[in-house]
Amino acid sequence: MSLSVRDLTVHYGSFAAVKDAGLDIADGEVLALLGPSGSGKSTLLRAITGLEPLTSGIVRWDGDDLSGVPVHRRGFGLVFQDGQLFPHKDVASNIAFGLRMHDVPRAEHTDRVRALLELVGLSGYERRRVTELSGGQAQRVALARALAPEPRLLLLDEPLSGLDAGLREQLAIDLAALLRRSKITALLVTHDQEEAFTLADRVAVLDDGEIRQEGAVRRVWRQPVDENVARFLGVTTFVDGEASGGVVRTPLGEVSLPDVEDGAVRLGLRPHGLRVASDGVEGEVTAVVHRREHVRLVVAPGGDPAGVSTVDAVAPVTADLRPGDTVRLALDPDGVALVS
Ligand SMILES: Nc1ncnc2c1ncn2[C@@H]1O[C@H](COP(=O)(O)OP(=O)(O)OP(=O)(O)O)[C@@H](O)[C@H]1O
Repeated sequence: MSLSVRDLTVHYGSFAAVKDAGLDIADGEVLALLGPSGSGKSTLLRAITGLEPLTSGIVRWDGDDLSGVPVHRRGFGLVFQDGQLFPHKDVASNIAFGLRMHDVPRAEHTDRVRALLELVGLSGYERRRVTELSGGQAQRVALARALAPEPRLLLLDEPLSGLDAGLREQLAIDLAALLRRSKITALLVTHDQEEAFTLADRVAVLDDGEIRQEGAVRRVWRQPVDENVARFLGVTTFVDGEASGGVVRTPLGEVSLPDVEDGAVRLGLRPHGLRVASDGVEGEVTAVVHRREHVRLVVAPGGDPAGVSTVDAVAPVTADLRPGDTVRLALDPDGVALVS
């Protein structure tokens, strides 16, 4: 039970929106397609579903070529950003639509709808009109409808992006638990790294129609293949260093990275890769922004040690810092990536 995509190219006129994409999704695995707006994520997902004609390439399920198989015969479940529920039907009828489309006997509908509503955390909502649901509830119903016929692959295109930030974070956690619990194979499109990392086992990073990197979430996060991927994954400062015995020495201080090989390395620092500390490189605070979990700083290190005039850093929310203050910064391995 696996999806395999090879050399997939999609043109809109003469413009190539997806170029030679290849990916595999194994049984029970969740893969996220991650990339900036316009990078080709939705086009690739739509091409896999059969909604977008391929210019070239092949999509296979369990080795079978799907090119002659229409969308509704592929056994895939789809969830889009705005759910696309039927506004004149209640919750149960929306979910049962998925069952009717796949010839599930009517006598089984009530029990299946009840079980699906329980799965998405909406027990008892059968008779609720969909126009009376919150955005998060509507997306849960859309998910239940897509899951109703037990699809062999679930495809989710920015399923949470219409929701406000707090709800989105919670729903991402719930959805991750649901996908794991039901062991469903899924492909998720998102431009949000946190969402991708919460939900997926593996990620494929797209840029300009090409898959730049593909791999386990942790590996892609810790070892982006190049500076563009690193920047997209939140790296704001690059610094060269020398590794020896699992410790990397850089002009911005040293950091312990146990699996790094000895020799020259290039590090990518996310803002929390540099923290205000009692010891470390000295610099002057030039900007302060309060965030929920920390204070984000821009700091001008004295003497331009890394060949950069300013670096991003973080301080605890309790820190009372202002532009003009002097701070010391230490490297934190949690915010450090190894750029190949
Ligand atoms: N129907 C279409 N006709 C022509 N060009 C299109 C069409 N659909 C998408 N494109 C173009 O193809 C490129 C990829 O679009 P796509 O929607 O796949 O990107 P995306 O990564 O999903 O973006 P977003 O995150 O903004 O949804 C973009 O440059 C877009 O303008």
